[in-house]
Amino acid sequence: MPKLTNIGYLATCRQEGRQHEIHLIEDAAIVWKGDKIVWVGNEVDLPAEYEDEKTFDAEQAMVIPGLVDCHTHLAFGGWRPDEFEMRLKGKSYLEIAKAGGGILSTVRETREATVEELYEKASGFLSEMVRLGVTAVECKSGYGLSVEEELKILEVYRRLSEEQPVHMVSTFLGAHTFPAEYREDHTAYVDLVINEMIPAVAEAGLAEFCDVFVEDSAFSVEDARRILVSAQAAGMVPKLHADQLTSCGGAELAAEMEAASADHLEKISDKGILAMAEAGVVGVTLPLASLYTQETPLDCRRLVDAGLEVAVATDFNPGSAPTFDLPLAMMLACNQGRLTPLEALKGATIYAAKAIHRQREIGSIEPGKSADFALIDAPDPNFWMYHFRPNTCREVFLKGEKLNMGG
Ligand SMILES: N=CN[C@@H](CCC(=O)O)C(=O)O
Ligand SMILES: [Zn+2]
Repeated sequence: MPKLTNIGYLATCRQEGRQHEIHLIEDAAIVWKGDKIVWVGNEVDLPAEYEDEKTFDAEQAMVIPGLVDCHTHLAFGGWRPDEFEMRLKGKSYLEIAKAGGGILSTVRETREATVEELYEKASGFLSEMVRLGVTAVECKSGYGLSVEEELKILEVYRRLSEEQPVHMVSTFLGAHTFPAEYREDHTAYVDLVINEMIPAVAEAGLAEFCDVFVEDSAFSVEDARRILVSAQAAGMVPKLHADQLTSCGGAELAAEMEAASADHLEKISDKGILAMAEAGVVGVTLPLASLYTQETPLDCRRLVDAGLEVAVATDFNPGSAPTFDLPLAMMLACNQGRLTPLEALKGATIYAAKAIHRQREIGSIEPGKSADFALIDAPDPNFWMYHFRPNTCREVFLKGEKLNMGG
């Protein structure tokens, strides 16, 4: 049974309490067996039975649970650096999308990519994410927008989850936008999602969640309700991209559908906040997306003060958030979203795990959980976020194995 000792600051991030309560243990040790944690506490209390076991020395590092990125669009063809420059010159995200760019441009390149190409590219991202301390990733489809192409992306995720160590959760996002071939007939596309895509995804067991982009320029609340009701009937759990560009009832729908999470929320109304708080829906903030689209960031304080659990994620995608740096998203959630560093940490661990229904397995350091932790070169979360550096992660343990961080 290996153990990690000489931990200066251990943020266990257990679920209990409010967002800032990370359940700190100083001078701590962790013991695990196989891939599961068996003991956590003050090193002075370490039971004698564990004393002679193999020891890893944390050298006084801060230890946190492996970070959970609960919102990414991990597999895609191409990139869109031209749009980045266009936005900086004054074109909006929506104007670019209306002119055939945006999501549809990535759909064209993703359709052209082979499964092998998508697999290699996404696998490369995962290896780099792990080096930042990320040990679990949610991955959405949504750049295929036909039965065959959506299945292709979800198959890539299935292979990745079988062949590499990061915990992965897949989400079907066929309702990301309307593909060019259905530009004139949106109802027919919604019917295709309901009658063909959802049954095919469910039958192949390729996704646990179903997400819809609810927006004036994408799917209406009525479309989203129809899609999510049939996804639920097929065994998938609802999620939503909600209130990103306009306040259009997405948060209220998330509450009505008892979604696992509603994500973005930059334009959420007070009514939406109340509804989500009452229904216990996790709010996911995606500060990299508002940064890269030059939109006003979500004021997370409004949500936390109303009693919502706020998770922090990257939204990694080639358009609105072309970086997978979760600690950077956490720092922005502090500086722009007004979370404190302790709140951002709970948001990127146990609350993020809850947003993907994995709070029983990952997201905190306690007995029974997966032995996933990151050693951070900072004395505490506040200093980590304050003196922000490109990568402060010294070591990562994933499913009990120490990862090779070299190269
Ligand atoms: N808002 C919709 N979907 C993505 C953007 C995807 C893209 O631009 O390719 C998001 O979450 O930001
Ligand atoms: Zn997204």
